[in-house]
Amino acid sequence: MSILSRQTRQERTNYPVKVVQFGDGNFMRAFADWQIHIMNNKLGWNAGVAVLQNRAGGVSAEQLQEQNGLFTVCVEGFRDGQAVREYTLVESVVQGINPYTNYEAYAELAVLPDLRFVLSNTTEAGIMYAEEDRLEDQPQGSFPGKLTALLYRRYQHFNGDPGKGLIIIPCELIERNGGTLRGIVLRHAEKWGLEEPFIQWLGEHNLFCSSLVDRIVSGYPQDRAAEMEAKLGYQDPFLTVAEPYHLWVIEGPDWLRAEFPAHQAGLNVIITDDLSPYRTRKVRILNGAHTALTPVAYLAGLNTVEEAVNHELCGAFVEALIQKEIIPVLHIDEQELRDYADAVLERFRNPYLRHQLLSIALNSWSKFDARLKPTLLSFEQQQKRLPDHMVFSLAALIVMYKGVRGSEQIQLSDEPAVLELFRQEWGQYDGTRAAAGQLVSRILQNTRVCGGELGTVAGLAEQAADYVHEIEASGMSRTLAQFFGISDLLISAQEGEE
Ligand SMILES: NC(=O)c1ccc[n+]([C@@H]2O[C@H](COP(=O)([O-])OP(=O)(O)OC[C@H]3O[C@@H](n4cnc5c(N)ncnc54)[C@H](O)[C@@H]3O)[C@@H](O)[C@H]2O)c1
Ligand SMILES: O=P(O)(O)OC[C@@H](O)[C@@H](O)[C@H](O)[C@H](O)CO
Repeated sequence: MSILSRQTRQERTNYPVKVVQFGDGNFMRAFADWQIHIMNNKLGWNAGVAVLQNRAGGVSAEQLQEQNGLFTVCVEGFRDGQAVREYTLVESVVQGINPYTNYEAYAELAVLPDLRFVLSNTTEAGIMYAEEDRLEDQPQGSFPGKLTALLYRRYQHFNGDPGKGLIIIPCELIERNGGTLRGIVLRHAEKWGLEEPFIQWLGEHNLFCSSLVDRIVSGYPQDRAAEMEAKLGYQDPFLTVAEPYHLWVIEGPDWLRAEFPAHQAGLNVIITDDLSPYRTRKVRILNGAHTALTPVAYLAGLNTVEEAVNHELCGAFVEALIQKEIIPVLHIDEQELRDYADAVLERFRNPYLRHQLLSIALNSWSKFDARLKPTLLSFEQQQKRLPDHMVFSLAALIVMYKGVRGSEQIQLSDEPAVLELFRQEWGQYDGTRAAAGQLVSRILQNTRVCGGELGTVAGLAEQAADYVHEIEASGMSRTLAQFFGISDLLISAQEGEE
């Protein structure tokens, strides 16, 4: 079977580059590029995307270019209760460029007359100020450094033409991504001593929009690729599976709807003057539930989100966590939150995604900080007690970072300093309740773990240490059953049956 390439479909249009996209990962391809493909087909939006590889290592953008930017998205799951599986050969990407090996092609993008949008997803780590970046670097190491240089080149080429400014929509899951990116770009411009009229052009004729993205994209379907590719009639290393649900909330002025008319193509894109309620709802409920469920379910021997939500105890655990601990502290219409939570749990049950718990576990501590800690702190303040499910999940995460599940080593992926902290702490643990107490206290006070803030919450270390000790002594399944008040007799009977 041949690899997908543009020669296989000669009749297709080569759209002019209207969008530069920093990031060529599964998510951006199955989310932004898939939507632009639909806008091109339904509205004649006529936009080509030049996709850039974010980091020097790897060859992903070059490989995408080898298949002429073509790739397949398989949307699989339930829509209005009906099972769907839809393949789309996405044709919006017209160039895949590695700026580290093909700087010239990359630099040329800045002066393209039709260019209007910049999209990005450089993970939570990508929107940061890099002191070492210089204007003359080819290219700058950081994404904001690259963007500043690209905008400056465009400004110079078009002599500050107001009509050549860009609309920049970052998709990174950080708060106020647009404003933060804008601030860093201005900082580079000042540090590099770029002239005042450029800074004025930057501020007046370029729009930085914060945005919130929501779609579960599980990536290349390792276990089903052969079956799918046989059906498609070609091999596609960029084949990506995504759920039907998608939501893109963009904070911007009303006129943006005409420039980016995604809603007219039936896409779930909302342009609003305030995205914060959408963001809080999504990060606290969907991402919070993912992050809290992962260590509990993984240590209980499960591997995917679907297995976890369908498991009697793990499913009940995550549902109670959302309903009793996350929703009560949010200041958003309660019914709307409950409807959203139901929809999220339904999405988690999607049998086609095979969303690996271990992939969600990546950088779990920074996720706990952003997605769960705010709920924990608000709950404690409002209710003058600790949120029990969340404390249990915190304990499970501490145990998961011991790095073993039965006889298996867990492939943990986190900052080296965080991994080293847990290695040292677990190295000293002797199995006693006292040792669990000391271990948990030291971890929660360490500034690498949620800034050390959890160490100041009254009673938290004690309660978490009880769970850590219990999980270590009896295993996750038994501790979870006890958490739900299932009697020892019943647990033993169930274990006997297994
Ligand atoms: N997969 C999903 O369901 C989903 C949904 C919403 C948001 N996201 C976000 O999208 C991001 C990428 O997810 P994916 O599924 O495409 O993964 P992926 O592994 O397919 O792609 C990762 C992308 O991030 C880039 N990257 C990684 N570390 C970086 C760094 N330090 N600086 C700059 N770029 C870096 C890589 O170069 C690549 O382009 C994640 O941060 C995730 O939070 C994913
Ligand atoms: O992608 P991460 O690693 O930041 O977080 C894991 C999941 O919570 C996340 O990918 C969700 O599936 C996604 O945010 C849904 O829109």
